[in-house]
Amino acid sequence: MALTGKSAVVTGAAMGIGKALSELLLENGAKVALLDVNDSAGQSLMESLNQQHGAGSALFLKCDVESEEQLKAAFQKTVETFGGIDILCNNAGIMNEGTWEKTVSINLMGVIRATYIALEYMNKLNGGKGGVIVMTASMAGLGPFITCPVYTATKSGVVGFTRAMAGASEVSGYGIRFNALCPAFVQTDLIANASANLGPFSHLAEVAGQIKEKLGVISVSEVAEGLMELVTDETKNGEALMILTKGKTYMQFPSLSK
Ligand SMILES: NC(=O)C1=CN([C@@H]2O[C@H](COP(=O)(O)OP(=O)(O)OC[C@H]3O[C@@H](n4cnc5c(N)ncnc54)[C@H](O)[C@@H]3O)[C@@H](O)[C@H]2O)C=CC1
Ligand SMILES: CCCCCC(=O)/C=C/C=C\C/C=C\C/C=C\CCCC(=O)O
Repeated sequence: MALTGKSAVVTGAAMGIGKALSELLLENGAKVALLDVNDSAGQSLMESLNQQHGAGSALFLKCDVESEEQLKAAFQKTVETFGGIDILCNNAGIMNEGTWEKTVSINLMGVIRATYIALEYMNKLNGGKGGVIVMTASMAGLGPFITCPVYTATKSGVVGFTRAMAGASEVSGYGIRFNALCPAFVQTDLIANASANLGPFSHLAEVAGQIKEKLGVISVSEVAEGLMELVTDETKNGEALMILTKGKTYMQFPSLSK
């Protein structure tokens, strides 16, 4: 899929990985709706991206992925502004084992919520043009990250949802591919603030630090390169792309159908 003239929605776009995904989509010619709860960071990112890529190429919309109403309004505004949606990046996420219900609500329910709303516009069976939906999952979703059990559960759920939706889409003819990015540790605020957010597992902060030390930390731009691969390579559907300091690899899963 070539990105020139395509329209993308990125959740959690104001900072960290979402910001890097948005920047690379714009550099490759897409228009991007930046959805985030952080009004000031979102507004200033939109201004700087519009200066770099041309007025009207980025649109900031204040939107909490916990709110069905805000998501519906943001998708509607994106379609009115850009004429449709070709790409959705379900990226917004938190790690907080203390407020675990919120972690589930944002990381897993927020992904399902945004995906179902996007389908109303993207699904070829509803008159949409099809496209691609990419989730920012995590390596935690592929193996247990023992210091963050609820975070692990949400990311495992995201990987399962992605793969099942990929199959459902293929069999039903939605014309939409579904893939997941599974990075290990990435240099963002989420990691910088993590030790204070371990809740009942705060006694395992040192263990988390050791795992981080062993795996190393990658940059947001390495994750964005992974997104480009999953978006532009039309053979990729139902994939979980692991992104580690040693490089990128596709996860091999057992097949239920063969
Ligand atoms: N940083 C890391 O090591 C890794 C992060 N991830 C995942 O990457 C995604 C992005 O994380 P980071 O960039 O690291 O975090 P970050 O904390 O740097 O940025 C997250 C962005 O999401 C926004 N956000 C938070 N809650 C939101 C909500 N309810 N609705 C809309 N926007 C919301 C924040 O305002 C912020 O702009 C998350 O899903 C995270 O789980 C995955 C693997 C590794
Ligand atoms: C192996 C799974 C990698 C998962 C990365 C991810 O998706 C999110 C991680 C979230 C939090 C990390 C938890 C603790 C932070 C690490 C270290 C804290 C200790 C202090 C330090 O050494 O920096």
